[in-house]
Amino acid sequence: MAGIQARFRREWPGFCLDVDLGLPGRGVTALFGPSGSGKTSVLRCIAGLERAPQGHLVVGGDVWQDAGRWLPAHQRPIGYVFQEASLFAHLTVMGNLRYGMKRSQGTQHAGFDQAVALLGIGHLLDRKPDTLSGGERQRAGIARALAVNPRLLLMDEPLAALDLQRKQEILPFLERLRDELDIPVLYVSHSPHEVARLADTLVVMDGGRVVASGPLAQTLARIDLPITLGEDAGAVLDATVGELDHLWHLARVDFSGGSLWVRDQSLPVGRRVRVRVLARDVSLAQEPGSSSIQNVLPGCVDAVGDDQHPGLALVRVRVGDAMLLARLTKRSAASLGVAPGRTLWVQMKSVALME
Ligand SMILES: Nc1ncnc2c1ncn2[C@@H]1O[C@H](COP(=O)(O)OP(=O)(O)OP(=O)(O)O)[C@@H](O)[C@H]1O
Repeated sequence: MAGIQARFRREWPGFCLDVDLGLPGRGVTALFGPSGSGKTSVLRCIAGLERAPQGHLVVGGDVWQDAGRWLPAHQRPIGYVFQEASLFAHLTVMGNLRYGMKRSQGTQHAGFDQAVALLGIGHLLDRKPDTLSGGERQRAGIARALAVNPRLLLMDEPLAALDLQRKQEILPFLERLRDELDIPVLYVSHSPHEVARLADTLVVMDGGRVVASGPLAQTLARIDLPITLGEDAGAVLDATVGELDHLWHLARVDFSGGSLWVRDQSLPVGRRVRVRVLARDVSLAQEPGSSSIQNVLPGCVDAVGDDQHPGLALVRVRVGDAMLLARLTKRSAASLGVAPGRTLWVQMKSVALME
């Protein structure tokens, strides 16, 4: 499907939303940024719940808004998922899904079946919402949004109301949506972990504007952003499970820059995974050394930037085709001669497998 072109400018007292986005037609695009940066407002403009004068919105080649056209919200083929599923209490899960489908006046059996399968709720269809856990309710809510066969799925912090365990339960279902749906998903989140795990594309917002936008790994590796991710700054690598060490409960994952050992999570050899390496867990050295750190790879400094504290630097290092970030004190950066082009050893104290 062709992508999304969205241009909106809308002023409220004390706040101006001014965005111009070109987004892919598939996969998860995360809208990330501090509270009040305008993420929900972008979703509302796309849904037609907010009207930005002179806005422009094209989804999959169809014009939903421009100078001469305004498609009302109820005619936009979207699914919208909020923090709380807000299912009708008097209807079963099946009844809730059918209600949404009736309202969209279509014959979408394929949408219904796919939604039920993707969210794994076949066994819950006869249950009433008050008999479901928070995570099951949210899965039913997402299935209801998908059952109408939308062209676009909007999700506004869908995990924010769930506790950590429920979040962990539901994340694999969201990964399935990302990998199997043919429509784009716009996903608002405050959580760097969720973004790193789920997103293909990242849009960073601040003060009503887009400050960065692009493929996830590339955008996370930017060191020039006015708002950095602070303690959560780090890189994401695409890798494949290459070997399991049953004795030590470790798994070797391979990426373009080499191999890393991570805690085994019972994933089979050959499985594609994402690996997250936080900048605070990466250090640089002239020699590979003899420390307890197992993951040490040669890299080449690509760029050096300021971090949030004047004593700290954020260093981007190329390892194979991948970019890693390292947080160092400026003093140690100076003593190592850290500068673009310098080759050094990249030591990773902790590496997290995200699937
Ligand atoms: N209808 C409205 N009337 C007045 N101000 C509004 C309206 N809608 C949005 N705003 C303003 O837009 C700003 C951005 O709000 P928005 O909900 O889009 O931010 P957000 O990034 O989604 O925040 P959060 O992460 O806290 O949900 C708010 O601070 C608010 O002042």
